[in-house]
Amino acid sequence: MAEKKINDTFLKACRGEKTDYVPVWYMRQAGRSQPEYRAIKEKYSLFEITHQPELCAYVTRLPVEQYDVDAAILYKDIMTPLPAIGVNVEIKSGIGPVIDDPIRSMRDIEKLGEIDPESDVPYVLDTIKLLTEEQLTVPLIGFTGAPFTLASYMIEGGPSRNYNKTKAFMYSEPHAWFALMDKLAEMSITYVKAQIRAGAKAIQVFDSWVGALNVADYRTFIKPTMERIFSELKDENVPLIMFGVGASHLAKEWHDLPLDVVGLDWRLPVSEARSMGLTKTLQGNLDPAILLSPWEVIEERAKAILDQGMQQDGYIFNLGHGVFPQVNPESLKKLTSFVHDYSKKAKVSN
Ligand SMILES: Cc1c2[nH]c(c1CCC(=O)O)Cc1[nH]c(c(CCC(=O)O)c1C)Cc1[nH]c(c(CCC(=O)O)c1C)Cc1[nH]c(c(C)c1CCC(=O)O)C2
Repeated sequence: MAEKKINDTFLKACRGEKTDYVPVWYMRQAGRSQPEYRAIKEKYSLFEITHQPELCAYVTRLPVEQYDVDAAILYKDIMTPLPAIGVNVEIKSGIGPVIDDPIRSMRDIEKLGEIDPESDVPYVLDTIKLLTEEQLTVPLIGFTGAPFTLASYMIEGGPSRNYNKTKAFMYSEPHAWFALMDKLAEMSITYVKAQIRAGAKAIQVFDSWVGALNVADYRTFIKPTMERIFSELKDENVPLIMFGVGASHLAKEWHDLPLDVVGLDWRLPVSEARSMGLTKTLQGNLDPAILLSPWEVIEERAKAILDQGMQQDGYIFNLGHGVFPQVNPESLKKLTSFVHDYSKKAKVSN
């Protein structure tokens, strides 16, 4: 089926091209802050929603229709592909992803299999097709968790504060660590390529927790794997976005990788990232907590970020991390419209 014509402002900004206004989307825009979604969630779990393409496409589309954002992000979790390689993950309410038989040794890593997206996660691909062939008028962002962040759940057995077990494994069994990084890189590459074949127009790699490592360890234990992932995905010709939390010290490392967009959390101002020599497209970075403030505060902070971001082409407005469940959807709607209007006026007067 012929694809619908889409608004490509977001894709242009990813590629560093001139745009009429600053494009915007929000991490975790689809889901918990939306009343329509919460009503669905009373009946179905994350797992059940993602297994029903019509329903999953509806949840993915909701924020696009309600907030007028410039990109959609597929509703699913970074854990979604893991059962395909033999990881028994359960999303526990109020806790997050939990794995009962965590990775302890090389033997556990050798047991991990490979993903065949067409047979293991057909529902993800069907949802992407439905959205991109029939429904969306903006690009769909596909995504994967990065090896460190996925490994942290697989080794800790669940969410962690300090990643002690993960680090202990990495430092004491480097051979096994790299074998695990390779398996997860392989999985991510195959999974992302299938998402692109199905219609995803950009890819975000979430290395949410890698900021727990220092720069030297990132270079030794993580960067070679990330080089491989981005190099292999580069040929797919869709923009590649990197994101992590508390990782300002790694922003330059990410910028070295063959990717298009560096995502910033709220700790590193956009102007400072530019002064550090980050010339690629930047995405971010309103502190998601600001969204719980009165509109005047939100507007003032958004304006300050836009003034920095608009200093050059290649800027995408976003939050510094995901939308909190308590956020009023009205604030997101107003914010989108503010980002669009303010940047349109500024671009015209330039
Ligand atoms: C920490 C956690 C994870 N997974 C989960 C948690 C528990 C806490 C939480 O609800 O936030 C469980 C989870 N993840 C998701 C749900 C569905 C309900 C909901 O929307 O909150 C649930 C229950 C959607 C999701 N989970 C994710 C997305 C996609 C990203 C996006 O929409 O921007 C969605 C819809 C991605 C995800 N998922 C996870 C990480 C580290 C990331 C990367 C982004 C980040 O750093 O927050 C692991």
